[in-house]
Amino acid sequence: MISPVSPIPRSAHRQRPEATPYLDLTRAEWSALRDKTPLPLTAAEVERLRGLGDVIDLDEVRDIYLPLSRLLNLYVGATDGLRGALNTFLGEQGSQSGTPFVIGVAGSVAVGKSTVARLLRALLSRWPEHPRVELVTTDGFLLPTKELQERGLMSRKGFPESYDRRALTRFVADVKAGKGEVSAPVYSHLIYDIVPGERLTVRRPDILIVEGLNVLQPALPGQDGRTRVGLADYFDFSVYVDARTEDIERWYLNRFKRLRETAFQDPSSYFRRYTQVSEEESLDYARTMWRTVNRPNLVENIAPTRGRATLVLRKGPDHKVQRLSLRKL
Ligand SMILES: Nc1ncnc2c1ncn2[C@@H]1O[C@H](COP(=O)(O)OP(=O)(O)O)[C@@H](O)[C@H]1O
Ligand SMILES: CC(C)(COP(=O)(O)O)[C@@H](O)C(=O)NCCC(=O)O
Repeated sequence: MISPVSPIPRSAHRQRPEATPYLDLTRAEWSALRDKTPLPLTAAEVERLRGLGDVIDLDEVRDIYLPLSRLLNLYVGATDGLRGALNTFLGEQGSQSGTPFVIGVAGSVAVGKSTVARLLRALLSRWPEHPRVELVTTDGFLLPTKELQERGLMSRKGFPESYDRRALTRFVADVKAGKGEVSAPVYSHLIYDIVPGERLTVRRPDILIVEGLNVLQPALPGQDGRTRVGLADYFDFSVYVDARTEDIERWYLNRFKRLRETAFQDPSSYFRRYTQVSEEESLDYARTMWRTVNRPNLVENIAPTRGRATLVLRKGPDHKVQRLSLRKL
């Protein structure tokens, strides 16, 4: 006998959680997905990849970054399969070979994006299917200081308008199109400017990692009002490195303190003046930079792009990843 279907009470409809394209995982649930992926790095290698102030050890690599390396290896294989299907369909006409897999790494200033990007580069290059992994940071596409000054953008450094976004998108489009050699300008934290005449050349990698504050920004509309193809449209996978704003501020200030004792001591450092004043005075400057530049940029421009990432890594106050959200739909 078929039992009568009891209607769902109206209140239950209201309580149903909002549909989300993400699967939320705890650290333990995620780390169990590593399967048999071997750990290819030594503690010394991890130490070399670690950014100033970042806390990362072999446990973190094993629990967080090995499962990610395994997932990305599966994605690269599946994307190659899709490319094969497209080439079969297109035949001679438009088939494309040597298309690299492109990964975007986004997040605030001082959240530790560069450590994540360097670790991914090291781990992904150990897979025999894709040994050639290149890493490009978007700071190379910041407008040179002279131009930022002319446009009144010196206090907007890191905001979307402080970059040559067309050149950045063109760079990634060219690498993705399989061009033999594509080059990018190079930024130096030491001189706080683009290095005149220096270029970083990328030669047909298997994987390209693009790391920067604004990599998930949507494209600007063209002059005719039509949407252009944006940088993120070239990504096959993207990671957003997330943490509480208060924790990131603390990491930023601690890093500034440590840079004051190290990199800023260099006579050619743009920040050398902060070694000549008291620590408290120099920290006042760093606090102002955080409050007037980096925090507003995080709140207005960077954090709103989190929902476009394929994977969100949520760090705790100690830099260790506590929770992850993976796009499943
Ligand atoms: N003023 C500076 N002088 C030297 N190195 C710096 C300076 N500011 C940032 N860095 C280094 O540049 C890298 C990128 O920093 P940032 O853009 O804040 O991204 P993240 O901390 O997310 O990696 C980090 O490795 C950081 O230690
Ligand atoms: C160079 C940066 C804009 C980050 O560049 P990215 O590679 O993320 O595009 C940033 O690290 C920076 O220097 N911001 C300016 C404000 C400050 O000095 O803290």
